[in-house]
Amino acid sequence: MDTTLKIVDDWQQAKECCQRWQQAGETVVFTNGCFDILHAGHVTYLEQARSLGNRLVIGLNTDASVRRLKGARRPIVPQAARARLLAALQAVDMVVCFDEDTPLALIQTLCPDILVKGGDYTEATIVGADFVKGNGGRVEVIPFLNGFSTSNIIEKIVKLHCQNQE
Ligand SMILES: Nc1ncnc2c1ncn2[C@@H]1O[C@H](COP(=O)(O)OP(=O)(O)OP(=O)(O)O)[C@@H](O)[C@H]1O
Ligand SMILES: O=P(O)(O)O[C@@H]1O[C@H]([C@H](O)CO)[C@@H](O)[C@H](O)[C@@H]1O
Repeated sequence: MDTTLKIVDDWQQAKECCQRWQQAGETVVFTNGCFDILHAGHVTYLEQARSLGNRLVIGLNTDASVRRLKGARRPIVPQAARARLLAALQAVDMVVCFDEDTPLALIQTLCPDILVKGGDYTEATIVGADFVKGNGGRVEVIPFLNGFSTSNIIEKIVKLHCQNQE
C-alpha cells in the first residue's frame, strides 16, 4: 500500500473522508501534535488512540507552527518527513497538517467522534474538547509512557555527541 496517500493536504477533502467513514458507522478518533523525532512513546500512544475507534486522524503541526510552539530550533524533522513517518504507521489512517497555533479550526472542520491527547494534558487543557463534547463526541486522555519524549532524545544527543568528550 502507498501509505503516502494517507497524507491529505486539503481540509475539505479530509472532512469529506471523515464524513464517509462516519456515515459507514465508523468511529473517527482525532489527535494532534508535533511528532518531531518520532519515538516509541508516540507509537504506543497512537496505537492506543486508534484502538478507541475505527479510524485515526492526526492533525500535524506545520514547521512554522512547531517553531512558534517549541522554539526556533524546532522542529528537527521537517513536516513532510514527520507526516511521512506517521502515515507509515498501521494505526494511522490520515495525516492533515495545520499551520495555526492550535488544532481548533481543524477539529471544527473534521468533527471527530473522539479527541485524544496524552497524559501530559488534562481534559481542561485539551484544545477542542468543548467543541467535540458539544458535538456529541468524547475526550480521552491516554496515560503517558514515562521515559519517552523528543526533548529527552535531543538532550541525550547533545550530551553524547555535542559536548566535549572526556
Ligand atoms: N511518552 C509518551 N506517552 C504517551 N503519549 C505521548 C508521549 N510522548 C508524547 N505523547 C503524546 O504524543 C502527542 C505528540 O506529542 P509531542 O510531539 O509533543 O511529543 P513529545 O515527545 O512530548 O515532544 P517534546 O518533548 O518536544 O514536547 C501528544 O498528544 C502527547 O501527549
Ligand atoms: O505535540 P504537542 O505539543 O503535544 O501538540 C500540541 O498540542 C496542543 C494541544 O492540543 C493543546 O490542548 C496544540 O494546541 C498544539 O498546536 C500542538 O499540537
